Amino acid sequence: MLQIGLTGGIGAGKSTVARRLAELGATVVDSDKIAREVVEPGTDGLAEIVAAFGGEVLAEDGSLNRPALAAKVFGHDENRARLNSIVHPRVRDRAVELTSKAPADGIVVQDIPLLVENGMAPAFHLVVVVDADVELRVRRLTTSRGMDEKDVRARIAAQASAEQRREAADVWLDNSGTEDETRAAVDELWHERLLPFERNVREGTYPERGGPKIVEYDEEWPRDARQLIARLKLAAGDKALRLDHIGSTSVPGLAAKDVIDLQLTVAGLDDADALAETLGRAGFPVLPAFTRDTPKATDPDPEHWRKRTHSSADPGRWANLHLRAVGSPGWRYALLFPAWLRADDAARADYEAMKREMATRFADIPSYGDGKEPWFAQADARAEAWAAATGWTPPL
Ligand SMILES: CC(C)(COP(=O)(O)OP(=O)(O)OC[C@H]1O[C@@H](n2cnc3c(N)ncnc32)[C@H](O)[C@@H]1O)[C@@H](O)C(=O)NCCC(=O)NCCS
Ligand SMILES: Nc1ncnc2c1ncn2[C@@H]1O[C@H](COP(=O)(O)OP(=O)(O)OP(=O)(O)O)[C@@H](O)[C@H]1O
Repeated sequence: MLQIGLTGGIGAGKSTVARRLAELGATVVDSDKIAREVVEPGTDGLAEIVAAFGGEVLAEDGSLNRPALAAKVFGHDENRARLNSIVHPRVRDRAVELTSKAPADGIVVQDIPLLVENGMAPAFHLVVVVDADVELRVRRLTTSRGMDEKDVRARIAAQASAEQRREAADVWLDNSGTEDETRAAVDELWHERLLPFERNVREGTYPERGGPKIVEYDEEWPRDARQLIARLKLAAGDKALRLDHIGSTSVPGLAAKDVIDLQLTVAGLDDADALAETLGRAGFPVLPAFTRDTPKATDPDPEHWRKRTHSSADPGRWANLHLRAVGSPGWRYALLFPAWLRADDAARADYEAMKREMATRFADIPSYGDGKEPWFAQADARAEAWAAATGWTPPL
């Protein structure tokens, strides 16, 4: 089952996107709808709200007077926090219940207005943010939905900023154009990314990656890495001693293959094996072919260079995950090498030139990797010399 989090500010177009995803076959779990159900007349949710805010938040028929409560909570942080603490746990419980009923090969889309505000992004395989400019949203809500402008702006002020949502977004859907344009973007997302992602997670497979292609350094790589690290930390729990962004994309300014490499530090490879299935379910199936790093002269025993490798099932974001035992030579080198490249401009330029050359010479990734080995043989000594001169030691 693939779990998608869908969010966006009020009026951004979440419902429009969710409706299309439902038409395409997703199971949509709507938090706004659940938030209404858990405060219906007769519920303990409504009783708690009345205990907290008084009988004036009830309508004559005993149901919740929503505008009256809205007037108390938007623009009043303490009241809103109190209301949230009553409603949100109930919404979460019910969402878990509904999600568990979805088919094993299903794609569940949880439409959660406050996903970013509540720090829920790491719980999903993918977070989709729908966005439109604030003024456009105000215009849409006051015209087509007849909302009061002050109410709309008070709600926007109570929600995350576009920057905060960007930090959590794997997919950014701009809904400032027509609804047809947004629907077309959703259709493409569904067919090109969500369907194959779900199938890969279920079958333990990963997408076709193509050959080695070097691209310019991308300022968004660190954020992509942060998102994946947060997700994997949540999935791996205590067995993950640490998670680091490693490899070329962790070196600012360095051109690289568009791959986020991550290292998950475990106490020993038994822990790595115990995590294999969990990581697969979280979107990183195991890659059985790559179980060892190439030993280096400093420690030629191949047994010391064992690792486990996983790769992302998401066709939209190539990422590899290396599980290595804390203190092992491969673990240390994976942290040392990018640290050295970050610190040494000449080494970075040298490495980049060599990579570009190998990428033109070799059409497949394994040959490209082998082609880089001779360069590494001389680079190891330089990296070690740098470590000795600067007193670098691996973190932990
Ligand atoms: C205050 C209430 C009664 C107002 O009801 P009303 O019918 O006017 O709004 P509705 O619930 O349909 O929400 C519309 C939109 O308002 C925004 N909004 C609602 N609650 C909140 C909140 N606590 N903080 C920030 N924005 C909110 C969201 O963008 C939401 O999509 C209601 O919003 C509520 O109970 N809110 C608390 C629960 C909540 O956080 N719901 C949203 C996600 S679960
Ligand atoms: N691309 C668009 N062009 C014009 N109007 C749009 C577009 N997308 C959405 N709308 C309209 O804007 C309003 C808000 O859209 P929608 O209900 O999808 O937003 P939402 O993010 O679900 O809002 P809420 O946070 O209140 O749940 C609706 O009246 C919708 O019909």
